[in-house]
Amino acid sequence: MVEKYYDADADLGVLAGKRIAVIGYGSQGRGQALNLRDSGLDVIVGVRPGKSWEKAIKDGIEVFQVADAVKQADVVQVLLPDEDQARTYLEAIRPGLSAGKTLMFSHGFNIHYGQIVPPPDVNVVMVAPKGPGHLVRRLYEEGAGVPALIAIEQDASGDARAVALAYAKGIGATRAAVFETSFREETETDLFGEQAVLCGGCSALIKAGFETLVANGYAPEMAYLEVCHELKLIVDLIYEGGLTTMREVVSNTARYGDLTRGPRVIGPETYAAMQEVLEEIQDGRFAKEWILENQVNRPVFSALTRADEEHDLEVVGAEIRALMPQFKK
Ligand SMILES: NC(=O)C1=CN([C@@H]2O[C@H](COP(=O)(O)OP(=O)(O)OC[C@H]3O[C@@H](n4cnc5c(N)ncnc54)[C@H](OP(=O)(O)O)[C@@H]3O)[C@@H](O)[C@H]2O)C=CC1
Ligand SMILES: CC[C@](O)(C(C)=O)C(=O)O
Ligand SMILES: [Mg+2]
Ligand SMILES: [Mg+2]
Repeated sequence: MVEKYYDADADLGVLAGKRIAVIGYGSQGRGQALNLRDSGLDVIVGVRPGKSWEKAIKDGIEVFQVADAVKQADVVQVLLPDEDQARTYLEAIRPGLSAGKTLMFSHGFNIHYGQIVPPPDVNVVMVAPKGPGHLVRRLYEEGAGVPALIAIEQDASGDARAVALAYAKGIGATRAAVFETSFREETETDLFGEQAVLCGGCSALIKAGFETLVANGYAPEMAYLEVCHELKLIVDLIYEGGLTTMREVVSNTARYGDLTRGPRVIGPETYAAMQEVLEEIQDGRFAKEWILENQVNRPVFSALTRADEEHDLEVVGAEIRALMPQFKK
């Protein structure tokens, strides 16, 4: 059974008198830094001058260049994009690390695939929220928390787990639950989840449903409302009580269609594709492809992103959301 931790298992006092540098102030950086500050911890941000730098100042957080933040910190949480971490680590993080400091990540990509190799005398840990950064912040403000994973890769100081748990408490994760894993397991399951189900699988399923309805002469607006807008409402039910709760709430007609047609849509071919996607993650092929893609300025990433941004689903979706007051910013 996986080890689980809650508020009572974590002591914020472990971080008393310690300075935390959150490197990067994007989705996770902002959410985590603000929660740590509101939990009474000493937190600074390390980032380059630009949009994020200005945002941190506006939020009232002290900001430094990455190297300067690392030098003065006891705990360094690396929340840069995965593809930028190795270069910034060599240039600005590695020089400021010394014995007993804690190097932290929210995703294991660079450690697991050997892009960052820390010195043996620092702690290397992970505190990885299982949710987007803006929810890490929003749920904390509501008195709740996003669950997180912790992992200990190197325990140089002997208290690496206590440091990781205190940090997890600081961002509000122990209010929900914190599960212990390894860098390998987090990296492989996270990549698989986002590729096969959460982002990749879900986007492909929505596009396939939308395109099928439109190709058969139905109005794009009807197709969007059915396969995209309503999806959130159904996923909320699954989030709250699993497939069982969702099936209790939808009509019996929907439930019968779900049970008999769903497995025809996601059949043996999808299982085989998922297995292939997982194996590419496990043997490093996906990591190599993504690292090389970045070295040539991301041509595939840019072309595919543009094509999907121009897809009718996105055009119609934007028009429909503009008609509903709840989507007005
Ligand atoms: N997004 C999420 O919700 C989740 C992310 N993670 C992990 O968290 C980590 C951070 O991801 P995410 O929050 O999405 O990242 P974002 O892209 O949202 O933010 C990255 C931040 O790093 C800054 N940055 C980028 N390059 C540099 C550089 N060379 N020097 C200094 N600062 C730089 C950016 O600033 P600027 O404005 O200057 O570009 C920005 O503040 C990743 O490891 C990711 O896998 C884990 C769980 C969920
Ligand atoms: C699902 C995408 C994610 O893994 C996340 C928000 O957890 C990410 O890398 O952003
Ligand atoms: Mg994830
Ligand atoms: Mg991820």
